[in-house]
Amino acid sequence: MALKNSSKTKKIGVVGVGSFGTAIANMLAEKNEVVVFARKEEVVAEINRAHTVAGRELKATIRATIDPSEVCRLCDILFFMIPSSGFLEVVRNFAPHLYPYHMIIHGTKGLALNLGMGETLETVQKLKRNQLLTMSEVILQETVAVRVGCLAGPNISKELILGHPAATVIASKYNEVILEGQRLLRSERFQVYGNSDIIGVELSGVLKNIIAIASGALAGLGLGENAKGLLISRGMVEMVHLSKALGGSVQSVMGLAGVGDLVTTCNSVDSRNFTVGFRLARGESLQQILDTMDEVAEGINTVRIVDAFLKTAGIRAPITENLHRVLFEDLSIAEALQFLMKYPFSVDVDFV
Ligand SMILES: NC(=O)C1=CN([C@@H]2O[C@H](COP(=O)(O)OP(=O)(O)OC[C@H]3O[C@@H](n4cnc5c(N)ncnc54)[C@H](OP(=O)(O)O)[C@@H]3O)[C@@H](O)[C@H]2O)C=CC1
Ligand SMILES: O=C(CO)COP(=O)(O)O
Repeated sequence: MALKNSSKTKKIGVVGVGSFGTAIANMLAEKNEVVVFARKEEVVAEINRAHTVAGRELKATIRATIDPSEVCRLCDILFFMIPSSGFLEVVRNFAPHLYPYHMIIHGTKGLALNLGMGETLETVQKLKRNQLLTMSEVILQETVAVRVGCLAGPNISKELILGHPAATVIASKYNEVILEGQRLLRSERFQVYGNSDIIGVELSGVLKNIIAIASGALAGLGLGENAKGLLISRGMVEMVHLSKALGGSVQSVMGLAGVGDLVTTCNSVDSRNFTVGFRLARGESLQQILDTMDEVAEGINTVRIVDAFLKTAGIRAPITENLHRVLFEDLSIAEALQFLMKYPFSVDVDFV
């Protein structure tokens, strides 16, 4: 049944109702009428009938649809909450229905490839900057939307759903996107900061996942808090250099979406990326972990993409490079750790 736009005020669209999409849809629904998009008929039916999705509750006022054109007609502002692996497909499904007046804010902490026909990461092996895309770049490349933003910060879905205090960053080149994001999401429990460096904020959320996998591995080995402090501080330095090489600012990495999310994700057993590292350290193979995880851990694919970028970037990122060898070659975590402990870092902070 088609949804009616009965009120004069437009609804807010949320595209994707996984863990994070559900949490954000519920927060938006505190102050706004919300329509969510899901790709499966049975998920749409469950939301409209029982107000649940995969065991998670959605506010009763939230309506679901499988039709991108309906979402775009009912809503001027869309929140895309889709993992990077499905992002391009979803954006292409929405593209014919989008107009320049639409605002799109995404929450995806992953990267996409921008390769020629028939090329894959395996065939290309080395990536230049223009061969990888942040999600805002995907949106700008594939649609007529102009006012694009991202949402990133320490936002573990489970904690948001419990209503624990938290904050996020909305980043966009357009101040109106930041202001709209703040107006829609800000509450007594949720603070929303603005940042005009959208690439830096996106990259912060993407790159911290690499360090979170490594942090999970340290925890899995039972190596304690000194080692974690070492990893987080060196991880932050690595994030700064990578972000700069990819077009982000140092300031963004120092903020909530960078250091804030880095600390949270490196310490949370509810983080999928942390969990991947933990399980690896406890002896499971990457394949075993992937076969038994039903949610996305973006950091795995990010390590592949960033490692390929490092081959052309002229910078070293030893944590990422060693994690790549652990995940995709046959380096053990103990060997990677030994290598990193001997690595000739000499300057503590070399980017200010
Ligand atoms: N969970 C968290 O705490 C946070 C997550 N993020 C980021 O948000 C993004 C989404 O994460 P999260 O919600 O946790 O992921 P989940 O794995 O929980 O959910 C992903 C959602 O995207 C949908 N989806 C995937 N591919 C497609 C596609 N091709 N077409 C249509 N729908 C698709 C899935 O639908 P279906 O069920 O049909 O497969 C599902 O609803 C990630 O990039 C993550 O890093 C950011 C902050 C916090
Ligand atoms: O980014 C997140 C919290 O800010 C979620 O982390 P995970 O994807 O590792 O669960």
